[in-house]
Amino acid sequence: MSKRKLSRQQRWRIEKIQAERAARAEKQAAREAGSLEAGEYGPEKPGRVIAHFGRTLDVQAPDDTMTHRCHLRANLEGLVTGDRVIWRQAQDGSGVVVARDSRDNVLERPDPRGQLKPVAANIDQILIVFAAEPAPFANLIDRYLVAAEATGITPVLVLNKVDLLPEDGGELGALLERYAALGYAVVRATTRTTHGLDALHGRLQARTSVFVGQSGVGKSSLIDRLLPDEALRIGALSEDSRKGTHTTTTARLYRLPAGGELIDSPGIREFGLTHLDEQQVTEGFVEFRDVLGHCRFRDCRHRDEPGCALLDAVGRGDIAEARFASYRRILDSLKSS
Ligand SMILES: Nc1nc2c(ncn2[C@@H]2O[C@H](COP(=O)(O)OP(=O)(O)OP(=O)(O)O)[C@@H](O)[C@H]2O)c(=O)[nH]1
Ligand SMILES: [Zn+2]
Repeated sequence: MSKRKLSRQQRWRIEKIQAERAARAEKQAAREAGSLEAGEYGPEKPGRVIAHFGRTLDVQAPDDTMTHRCHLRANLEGLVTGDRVIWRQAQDGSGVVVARDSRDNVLERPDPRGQLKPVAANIDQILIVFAAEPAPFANLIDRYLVAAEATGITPVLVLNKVDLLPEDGGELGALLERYAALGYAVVRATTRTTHGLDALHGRLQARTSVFVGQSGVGKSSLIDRLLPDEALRIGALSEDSRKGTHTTTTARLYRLPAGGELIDSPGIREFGLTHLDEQQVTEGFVEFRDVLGHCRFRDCRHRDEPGCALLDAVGRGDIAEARFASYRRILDSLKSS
């Protein structure tokens, strides 16, 4: 048997297999279209993905607290918690998602192989939680802010455990004021008093938020207080996520009884600064923005170049030395990672 003939035969087999596959996919799409046409599904309506598990999703309609387990139409991929979708409800309460609306933004995290994967979408604000105990290391807050700025989602600084601070707010209170002066929204909170979360409730209203921050700053405690009835479900979710590596980023959307929405997952809580480039870091310092572009050299690296507008602004005191030092530290850490 000649080589040529053999390869022709192989080609024929491959084509046959592919044709069979295409036919199967077509059949499934036809079945689905058939049941959509047969009226087994209700009319198209808007919904929000509140959790996802591979090719099944939990969807809620905007005016309804019922959760509908939905599957995806064959051509839809990569939906995440927070996505706005068009779906159709079946008689048994389940449904099919037929389309995804455009996203305002998406939060991404590197997977174990270092590839960026979307985790959640349509978030209004990233609440960066810090506290006196454990104290934030030198430029931790700047790192979080830069990472948040790179997503295009508004960061909010939440100083938790204010019960541990001296009357005048101490060092961390002063730090918070400096960030407020840069234009950042800031909130003080404590889970230890009855009215300790009033300001936070206000900030969460009518928005979709995520909490991030170092271990031990009180994220779980805050969420338990904000979602008293759902505390058990949070526990159940994290138990599930311990079982397999793929589910650790499974995010869930909660409607807060006092108003607003919260998207939470262990993966989101660990959101950090793993995948930024130099330009993103530079642009992540909001007070640099007016100054950037005024350096004498177009390719200025803002190290020791003459006519560097950024260094001049630091010299004049328009940009805080601590923030500039923090900027340099973050750039250095990108190179070594
Ligand atoms: N004094 C004080 N302690 C608090 C407050 N909020 C939380 N804590 C305590 O701080 C510790 C850590 O709280 P967690 O809620 O587990 O912190 P976390 O950020 O969820 O930590 P991870 O789950 O490791 O990410 C617990 O012992 C809480 O009781 C607060 O407002 N004041
Ligand atoms: Zn410069």
